[in-house]
Amino acid sequence: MAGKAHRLSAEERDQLLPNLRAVGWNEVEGRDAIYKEFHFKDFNRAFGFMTRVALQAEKLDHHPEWFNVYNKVHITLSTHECAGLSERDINLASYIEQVAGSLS
Ligand SMILES: C[C@H](O)[C@H](O)[C@H]1CNC2=NC(N)=NC(=O)C2=N1
Repeated sequence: MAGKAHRLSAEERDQLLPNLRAVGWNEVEGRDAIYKEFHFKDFNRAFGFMTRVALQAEKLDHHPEWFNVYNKVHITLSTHECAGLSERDINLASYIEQVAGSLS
């Protein structure tokens, strides 16, 4: 990915986070990251969702931390390179929302 990631400033957060909060992403306590839990009808849908996100993550060279049990997928997004939230997390979260929306 081009350029070095920078941690979002307070102004950038005010501008970028409300849309994600509105669809269920929350800031993680004690860590500069965002988190959301997704529930699908069954494992097939959950894993299909993960597969699509994984392909995009690889393309973007930006990867989620996630946990899956059956139909649940819990996702944490943060940028290791800058040890906090960057625009890369916002972009990946937006893509994740698109995929989840198309599967529900
Ligand atoms: C070497 C490689 O580009 C880096 O390790 C990438 C891979 N995926 C990544 N994913 C996330 N979430 N943060 C990163 O800083 C990151 N860096």
